[in-house]
This record gives sequence, C-alpha cells and structure tokens, in this order.
Amino acid sequence: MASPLLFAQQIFSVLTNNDQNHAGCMNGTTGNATVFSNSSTSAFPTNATSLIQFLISYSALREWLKLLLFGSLLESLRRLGLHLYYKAYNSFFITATFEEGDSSYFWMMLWLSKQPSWRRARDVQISTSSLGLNANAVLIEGEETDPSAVVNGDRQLAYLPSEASVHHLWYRGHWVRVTRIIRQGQGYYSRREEALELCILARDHRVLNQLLLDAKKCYQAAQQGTISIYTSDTDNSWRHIASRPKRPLNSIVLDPGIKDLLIEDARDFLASKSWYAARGIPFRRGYLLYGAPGSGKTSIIHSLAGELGLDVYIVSLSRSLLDDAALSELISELPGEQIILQPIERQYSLSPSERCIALMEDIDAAFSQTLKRNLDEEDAATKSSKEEKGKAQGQGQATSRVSLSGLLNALDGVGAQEGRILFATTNKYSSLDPALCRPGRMDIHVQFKLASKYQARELYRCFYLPDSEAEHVKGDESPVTSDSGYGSEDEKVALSSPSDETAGSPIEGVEFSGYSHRVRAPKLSASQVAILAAKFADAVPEREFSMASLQGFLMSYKTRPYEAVRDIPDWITKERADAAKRAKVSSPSNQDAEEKSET
Ligand SMILES: Nc1ncnc2c1ncn2[C@@H]1O[C@H](COP(=O)(O)OP(=O)(O)OP(=O)(O)O)[C@@H](O)[C@H]1O
Repeated sequence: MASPLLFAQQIFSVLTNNDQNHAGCMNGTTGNATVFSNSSTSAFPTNATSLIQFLISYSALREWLKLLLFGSLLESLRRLGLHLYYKAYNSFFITATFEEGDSSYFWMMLWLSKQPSWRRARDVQISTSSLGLNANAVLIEGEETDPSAVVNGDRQLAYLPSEASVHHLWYRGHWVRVTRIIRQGQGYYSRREEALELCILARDHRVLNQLLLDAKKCYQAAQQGTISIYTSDTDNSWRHIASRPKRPLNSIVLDPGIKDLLIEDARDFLASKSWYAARGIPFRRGYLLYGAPGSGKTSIIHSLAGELGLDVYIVSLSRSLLDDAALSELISELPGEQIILQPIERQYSLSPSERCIALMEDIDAAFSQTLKRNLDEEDAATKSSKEEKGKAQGQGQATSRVSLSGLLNALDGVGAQEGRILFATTNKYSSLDPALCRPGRMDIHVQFKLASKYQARELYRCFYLPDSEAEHVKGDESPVTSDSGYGSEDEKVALSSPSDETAGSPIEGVEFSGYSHRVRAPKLSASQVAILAAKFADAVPEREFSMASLQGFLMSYKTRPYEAVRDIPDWITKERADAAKRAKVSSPSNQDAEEKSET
C-alpha cells in the first residue's frame, strides 16, 4: 500500500498534469483533450496512479480536492500562527489565577484595593466586603480622620476591580493586567464563583513571587489582632466565613495550670517538626476538651488560635451530606506544611510553613445521629407501612453520613496534613470510642468542670477591673486576695455603694447596651474589686454553675458591681428552683404521664 506521502505526491502530480490538460483544453489544444478522453474511456485503472487520474478526470471531484488542500493549508497556517503567538505570549507574560475562597484571593483583593493607581481608576466596583478581615482593614481615603464617614456601622468601602472591564497597573516597573472572572457554578447548589486573573509582563517568575509576598504581607498587616475562621462548603471546599478579634487568654478563667499546659504544649509541638521527623512520628497533635457545657472549651480554642497566630478551620461533622469520602477530602485540604499557589501550570512554594487549628465541636454528636438514623431506618423497615420507611430514609439523607472508621481514616490516613493541630470538644466523654481517644489521635485530654470558687472570683475581677488595670494585670492569674480575707480593715467595702454610683439605669431592670455602661460604671480600684470578687466567690457554690451562666448573671450587672454581689444569693436560689422544675418535667415518670394524657 502506498505511503500517505507518496499518495499526496501522486494527487499533486495528477492535479498539476490535469491543470495543464485543462489549460490546454481552454486554449483549444484538442490533442490533450483527446488524450484525456482516451484515458477516461480506457479500461478501469489497475494501479493507484491511474485510479487517481481516473477519479480526477471528474471535474467536480477535482475542484473539491483543490478546496480541501487549500483549506488544510490555511488551517495549518492558522494553528502555527496561534502556536507561535502563545509561545511568544508565554515567554513574555506570566498569568496567575486566584480562586475566590482561597486565602490568596483575599490577599490580592486587599493589595489591589490599596494600590494608589487603583484609586485613580475610572471603572471600579465599590464593595463593603471586609475581604475576610476585621472591619477597619479597608478604609476610604480620609476616613481615618473622619469617623463619622464610616458606612453601615463598622464596615468600610473597598475599591475592587469591576467585573465588566479589564484593568491595567504597574508593579515594580512591570505592566499588569487585572481581570475579574465571574462564573456560574454547576450543579444543584450552584452559586456564583469568582476568580481574579493577573497577567504580568515579565520573563522572570520572581516578579510574581514578589507580588504574592507583598500581597500576603499587606494582608497580614491588616489582619493583626484577628483570627480567621473557615468552614466547609457544600462542595467540600474551605470557605472563609469570619474574622474575629483575638480573645486575650486572660479573659478566660480556668483552674490554675490548664491554660499553661495547653499553650506550652501547643508551642512546643509547633517548634518540634524536626524532632517528629527524626523519629518517624506523624507531625500532628490532637487535644480533646471535654466536660460541662458553657465551661469555656470553645472559647479557649479561639483564644489559643490567636495566641499562636493560627487560623481556625471548623469541621462540622454533623453537616448534612457530609460522608466519609468528603470528610477525608476536607481534612486533606487543610493548610499543611506548605502553601502551594497555583499559577497556571506551575507551582511555587510561597512560605515555608502554614499551619492551622482544625476544630471539631461536639465530636460525639455525629455518631449519635448516625446511630439514631440507623435505628430509625431499622424501625421503619420492620413496620409494614412503606410510607414511614420512606420518610425515615428521607430524614437520614439530610444528616451527616460520617462513620467512626471514616473519621479515624481522615484523621490519620495518608491524606491527613502534617503540622496541624486538632481540637475536639464533647460534653459526653464516656460515649466516645476508645479508638478515637487514643494517643496519636487525641494526645491530651483536658476536663472542663463547672465553675469553682476561684473561677467565679476571677470572672468577677475580669468584669469590673478598669480597662487600664485589666491590661496591667494581664497574664497575672494569682489571686489578688487570700481565699479567706478581704484585705485590711480600710479596704473593706460596704455593699451599699454611694448613691451616685448605684444610680445605674434610670429605668429599673433595664440595661443599656453600647458604651453608656462604661461611663456610668463606678470606678473601682484593683483592691476594691478584689474584695468584692472574694465576696462574690464566697456566695457561689463550688462546681454547681457553669461559667457561661455566671457570665450571664454578671452581664445584667455590667455597671453595678455592688448589686451583683448583693443579688447573687437570690439568683442562686432562683436558679436552683428552676433546675428542680426542669428536672421534674423531664423525669421519665412525668413524661409517661404526659404521653398518657395526650393519648
Ligand atoms: N472559663 C471561662 N472563662 C471565661 N468565660 C467563659 C468561661 N467558660 C465559659 N465562658 C463564657 O461562656 C460562653 C460560652 O462558652 P464556650 O462556648 O466556650 O463554652 P463551651 O464549653 O464550649 O460550651 P459547649 O460545650 O456548650 O459548647 C462564652 O461567652 C464565654 O465567654
């Protein structure tokens, strides 16, 4: 069989001959025409050349072939041109894409909003988005000196690249083109997805890295004093949901030693990467905080995150539609030892390490739900009514599908990130599977109990110390007074406070929010607060009330420290009576009686 090249050659030669024949015909050279007609009328061709000559003798086919060849030639030239264009473009331009939801998107948006040239742009989009930062991070020029210009309370305006047009700016002598891309997401939960594309006129990739570093530094500077909270999306990707001011560690009152244990252990872990590597131990640490509700488990985690400079990624195990595979994917996408930026086709390591705190709240809840769902489904299956079964299955679909083995795999499977700290909280320690609690998964278990007298006293001090003094005693957890005494005789404070201080709210029982309570609160010295705090703690029974409920009580006495001490015994009596009532209502015999009366 003839090779394609030979075949093409034959077509060409025939076409050329034929053209000459054709031209001859047009010129009235009858001899050629005779030859042609002779060949067309000759016997059916037996070899390839004569077959082609035979086919080409049909003029329509000949024209068609010419068209085909000409078209192919044009298309090849077009492709070659495009290829050369992209080659030249790629060697002179660097293109980087930033997907919304990724931290780098916020870095770039904030950096862009701070560019002087940006402020002169004629086509910008105005946004009140805080770009994942606390509200003061993005200000309008002049706003710093004019607080009355703050728009919508605590959110400020930002200049963003408008969707409609392409923007240009100069960065360190390089021309940069900025395009904001909006895409409509696919699927049932489809939502608008945004991306930012930067095209830099530069041959050296160092410009891009420099730009990323500048943007990251700009963001970090604006982020000072806040922690970022991320949660998982329905499409199993991490999404920034909030930035919160760092909570000072000393605002959380725990029994002595607990805070030190947690912070020192976490710091030590973060500094021990090579120690773990040398011993082949996975570089991960897990903390299980368990105990009474409202005792400060979640608060201490957020506070630690601020202290360690880490972001918090909340893994919500009871999120609907979360299953084992999705959980494992989520865990593997937590920030690990390296943050990889993905400019098109290439990967750069921007910073040596990027770590986070993964937080799983109420870790027991997901499995009790799964168990309940399974029981429901079994129940429904035994019933003859198909309708009920369908309903039970329907309910099951709306809840989490995470199994214990799925969680264990996600925590220490191959995809699990190195360098992450896991905090899990539960109110039902005894219901947790031992496999989940074993060292390696949960290395440190800390019990949080109901408030002790010590905690009650320190909470009171936190509430009523003047801000300046609170700063002064920051980190000082030692009690100000001895457990039994109220200081010297002179320092004794009568519970009946001066009338101008007790004035409080003009309307009895109504508290004003905002700054007014600060203005109206009596000014107490540290020693006066210490004395009142000791009295307050005396009245609070050991381990009976949660810190959250004591905080709730003090919140209604924000400006009335004396009354707080005076009224705490009454509050305790009332709380006990309420608790007894609730216990009576929820006792099994009572529930039976209620069910009977209902039927
Ligand atoms: N030890 C504490 N020191 C200071 N404030 C506390 C403490 N414990 C609880 N609080 C306050 O009580 C509220 C609830 O606390 P938090 O959510 O941390 O409790 P939790 O133990 O996580 O509760 P749950 O188990 O119900 O989730 C917060 O506003 C917090 O300020």
